[in-house]
Amino acid sequence: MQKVHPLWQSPLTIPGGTRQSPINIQWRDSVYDPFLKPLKISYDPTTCLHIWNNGYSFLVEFDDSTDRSIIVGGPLENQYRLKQFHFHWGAINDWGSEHTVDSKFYPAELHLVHWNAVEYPSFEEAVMEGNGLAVIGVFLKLGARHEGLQTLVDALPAVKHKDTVIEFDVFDPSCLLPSCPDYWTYAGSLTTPPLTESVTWIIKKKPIEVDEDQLEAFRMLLFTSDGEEEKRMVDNFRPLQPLMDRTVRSSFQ
Ligand SMILES: Cc1cc(C)[n+](CCc2c[nH]cn2)c(C)c1
Ligand SMILES: [Zn+2]
Repeated sequence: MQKVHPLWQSPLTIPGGTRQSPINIQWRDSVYDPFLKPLKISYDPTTCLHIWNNGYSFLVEFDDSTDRSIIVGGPLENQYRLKQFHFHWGAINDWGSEHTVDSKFYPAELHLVHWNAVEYPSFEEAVMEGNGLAVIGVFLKLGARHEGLQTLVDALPAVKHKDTVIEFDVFDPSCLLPSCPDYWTYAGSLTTPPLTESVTWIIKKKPIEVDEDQLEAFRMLLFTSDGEEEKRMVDNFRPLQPLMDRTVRSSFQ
């Protein structure tokens, strides 16, 4: 019986990979960089399109045909367009995040995926380039109910099975960001195939709070399609990868 979801059976380390993700962020080893700018985020809620269960997470996808939802500043040379956001989570609250801080796991982690539309003609091409993607990572911790997340949670039963989609036409993902501007940043990769080393990671220092029912709603999703033997969508995070010759910079002292 295949316990591990096929996606994580793929090579957990790619041969020759020198900047793989996720990593453990050792707070005391991160280096304050005074030249890091504040990250500027401007999302247009009407660019939201739909929610899709793609069999490894649920993605909220955006219309990225214009520069209406972008991030700029921080460690980034250009502005990057929002393509989608999704989450990684565990079967129980003791683990679930992809990155760790001082070896601590959070119960879940949000990824907001953006691509460099200034230098590349498409998302698919940006995925293959060293400065092609910028992903904002936000940790989720157990606490108060998150009202902004609830509108998303209410739609999840409609995408219970792999390859189901539901229209979701107004949502402002900036409601999922902590108010604290502090972040870490490092050069890394996608954490699922194609595992390309094309991501500038921007990991927010402060988590957002969600409640148990909201985490349980994530865990009710399925990796499997309708009619297949049900496999709960949980533990969809990649194991930690070696830091190798990288420094994690912080925007704060
Ligand atoms: C072409 C492409 C494929 C995939 C699975 N992803 C998501 C990989 C991922 C999820 N969380 C971190 N990396 C991206 C961003 C691009
Ligand atoms: Zn992710």
